Amino acid sequence: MATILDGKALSKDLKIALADKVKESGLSPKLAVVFDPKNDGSRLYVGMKQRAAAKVGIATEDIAVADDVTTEAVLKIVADLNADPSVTGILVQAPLPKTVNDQQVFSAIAPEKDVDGLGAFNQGMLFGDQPGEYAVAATPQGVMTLLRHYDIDLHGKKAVVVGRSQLFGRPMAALLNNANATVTMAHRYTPREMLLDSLQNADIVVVGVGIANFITGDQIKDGAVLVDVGMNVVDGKTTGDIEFASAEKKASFITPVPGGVGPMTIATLLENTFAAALNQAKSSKN
Ligand SMILES: Nc1nc2c(c(=O)[nH]1)N[C@@H](CN(C=O)c1ccc(C(=O)N[C@@H](CCC(=O)O)C(=O)O)cc1)CN2
Repeated sequence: MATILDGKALSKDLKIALADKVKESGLSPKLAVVFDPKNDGSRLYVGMKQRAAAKVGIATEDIAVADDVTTEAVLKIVADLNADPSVTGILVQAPLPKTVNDQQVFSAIAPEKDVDGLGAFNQGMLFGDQPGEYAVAATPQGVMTLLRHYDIDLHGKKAVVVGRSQLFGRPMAALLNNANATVTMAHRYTPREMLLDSLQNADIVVVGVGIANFITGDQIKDGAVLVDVGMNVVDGKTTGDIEFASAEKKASFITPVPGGVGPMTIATLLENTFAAALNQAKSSKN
């Protein structure tokens, strides 16, 4: 039976430690959240982020956009937030309405306020494995923190990342690569046989495709580490992309859904937000 990678418990501890750090710093971090209020998921996740932020001492301001908003209008909102010294972090909750080019908006956020690390500058730092302080997307960074907490060795291991989104797959593969794993990426155009072949040999599998039970226990190697980034609702129940019942019998470690990667995403965003406020305070002193 696999050990559960308990993101819920770890995120709770991280948030308690963060609340102390925020208090000790004497800073007043403020996170501006731009989102589409007509998107049910965005409303839910923004609400979760705001409540968690309040608990650790981070103020939030939410900016709801209309469903026919243009990219130019959102770029103007971001430019105003960049120029506002009271705002130390900016988060653009994806997806924005279809009328908006999300990536163009992410890249317009000032790199030092880009707490989700989704802009071109911060992504470039990650993909170049550059030293220094920069934000990395909260979901893959949260996965790395979880793996580190359970002492899971990545060096020289074979990792498969299923999914190639900006929010998850691409930065996840870069982080694993930077940690000296050998990384294979699979996506919707990867032939099924090729994916199954990669899974059979993988020490670590990280999946985020949004298809319930996409990966089952019989497809993975004995003792593999399984990380489920999927979030699906089946018969009113939240479930991941991995068929938990069959997979936990073969894996050495596995994340549950809910209670695995999701809470780590929120805790990591808050950590990134505090780090951004701290860095801005330090550079304003210099
Ligand atoms: N700008 C961003 N947009 C989006 C991101 C992101 O990191 N940055 N991620 C996703 C969704 N997301 C955060 O925004 C997120 C998803 C899920 C959870 C979570 O804690 N889920 C719970 C279960 C909740 C439920 O039962 O419905 C869990 O896994 O335990 C947190 C954050 C999209 N957009």
